Amino acid sequence: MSHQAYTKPPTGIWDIIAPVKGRIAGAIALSALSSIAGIGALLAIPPIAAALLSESPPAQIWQWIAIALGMVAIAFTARVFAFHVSHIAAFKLEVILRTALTEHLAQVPLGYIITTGSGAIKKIVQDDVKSLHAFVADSTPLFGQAYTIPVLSLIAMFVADWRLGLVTLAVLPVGMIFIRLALRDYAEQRDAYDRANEQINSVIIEFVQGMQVVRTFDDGSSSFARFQNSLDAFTQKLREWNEKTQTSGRLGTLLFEPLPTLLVVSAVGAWFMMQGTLSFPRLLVFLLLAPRLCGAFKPIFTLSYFINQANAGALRIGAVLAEPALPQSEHPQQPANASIALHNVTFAYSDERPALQDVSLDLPAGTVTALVGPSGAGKTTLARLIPRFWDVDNGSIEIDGVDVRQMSSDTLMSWVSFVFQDTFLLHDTIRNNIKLGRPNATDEEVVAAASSAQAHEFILTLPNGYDTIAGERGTRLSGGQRQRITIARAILQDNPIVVLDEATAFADPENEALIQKAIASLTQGKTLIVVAHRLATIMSADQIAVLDQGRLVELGKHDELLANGGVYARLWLRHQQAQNWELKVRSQTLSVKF
Ligand SMILES: Nc1ncnc2c1ncn2[C@@H]1O[C@H](COP(=O)(O)OP(=O)(O)OP(=O)(O)O)[C@@H](O)[C@H]1O
Repeated sequence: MSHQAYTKPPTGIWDIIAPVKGRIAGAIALSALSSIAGIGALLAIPPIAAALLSESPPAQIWQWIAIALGMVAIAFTARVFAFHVSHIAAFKLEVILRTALTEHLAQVPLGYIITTGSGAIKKIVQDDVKSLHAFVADSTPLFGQAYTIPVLSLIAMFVADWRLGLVTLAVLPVGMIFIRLALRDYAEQRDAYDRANEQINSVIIEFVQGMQVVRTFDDGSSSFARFQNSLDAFTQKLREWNEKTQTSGRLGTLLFEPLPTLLVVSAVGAWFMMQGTLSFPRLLVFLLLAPRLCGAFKPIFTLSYFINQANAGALRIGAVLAEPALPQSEHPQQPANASIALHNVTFAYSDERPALQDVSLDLPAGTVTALVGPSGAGKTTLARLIPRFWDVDNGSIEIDGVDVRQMSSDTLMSWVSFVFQDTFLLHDTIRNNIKLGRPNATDEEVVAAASSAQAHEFILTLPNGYDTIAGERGTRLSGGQRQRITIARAILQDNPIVVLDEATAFADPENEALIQKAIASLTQGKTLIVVAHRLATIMSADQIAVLDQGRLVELGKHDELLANGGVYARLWLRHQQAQNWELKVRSQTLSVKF
């Protein structure tokens, strides 16, 4: 937790809005004042009516009219200010939350961001913050009126005529009972509804994402049927819930409409008047206040909905802020050369089996080390531990004898570049995306880096060249093009160590050749550690580290390892069979074509 707005991670909605609680209290107070003045204005009407009905209206009538008008003005002004203050509080909170989140996300291990997923994080930073903004801006003033109006109205009614007060009060519990009935096992029903909803969402995502694969096997009808089934289940759940609650729910809400209360109050009030025990101005108090009283209960129900929604967002934001930051050294050190050493490195993602176990490996400066091994062996994990995506659980990783944990983040980032398969481009110009590697680079340097990365030519064909916004409609870049831009970024960075995750699949051989060329210029003279999938990289590597189930099982050059006849030799054989198979398929495709 870094941001001073919170001394500890917030654990719910009231915690999270604490930095703006003064303003929120102000908005609630202003809204309560507005409600009080509104009721005051209504209470000035019966004496005015009484004066008008009398034979000779007294001069005081003007006083009452002035009081009513004054109250209306106060009510209106206070209400406008209440929302003004709550909107300012909402904007302040939004800034505080976004700053706290981005500052904190810059300090948590990069691995946390990868594991959580940038989509989920974006949803928290954008949507959850927005829902809290909406809650503070639009809902907090309602608290002021939700409690003031019912209490004041009932007091005024009981003062005017306690019998009619009791009658009015009697209508409300009946409404409450119906609403309670409607909301019985609400939590359970809501859970079932949410589950059905989630099921639909995941099926839709699967349906859309898997479309390409699914359509290869059928026309999409079987996966559409899965979507249809989830939709049916969802509709069924909704129908059941609705049937169970609709009668009592409707009766309940009806009783909170002004009309039923007004009807009861008018009937009983008229009877009291005929008996001579109630005056018309006093009845008027009821006729004016009853609709306000009923209307005031509605926000209480909607407020609980908004609170639940905002609370869910607040919990997610709190969870991000509670994620421990990557520890920083108090006395950061600088390495002098780009040699890397792993000493007995053990690392586990969770309490399960470690992804890496007791791995020791030396990577002399300026050499190429290829990481190979079966799927899940720990290659990517090892590559990501060097730029500190996570910290090792045991052992250490050193650059020129300096533990990476003893280097400042800036120093580490100026020593290690990484190019991974899931390339990331900002919603910004291509130029700025490349410049991310070195923000003060000149345009010539950007072009030179793009040229070495084999990206210059295709960038010039884009609508605005280097000023084209990446990812904008009409400028969709292919996977290979995106990767070449991230390679240009790394070339510009010109760091002595490059960690590279080779792409497993290329869309076309031309792209593959270009990317290989780009990588060759990036890695020249550097210490390169590469999660290798290509024959060329593996064969020419200075050393090949073979991982299996998180352990380093073999280490050596290509020929030595082949001669050993171990894991590497088996992998190599399978690799070659796959290559031959690929060649066969390609030539068959060709023969079909011709
Ligand atoms: N973010 C993560 N959270 C939890 N477990 C993970 C995570 N990433 C990888 N793992 C697990 O750690 C182990 C090693 O995975 P890793 O991705 O390093 O293997 P790999 O050799 O690179 O595999 P591949 O060649 O398939 O990419 C696997 O058991 C994997 O399931």
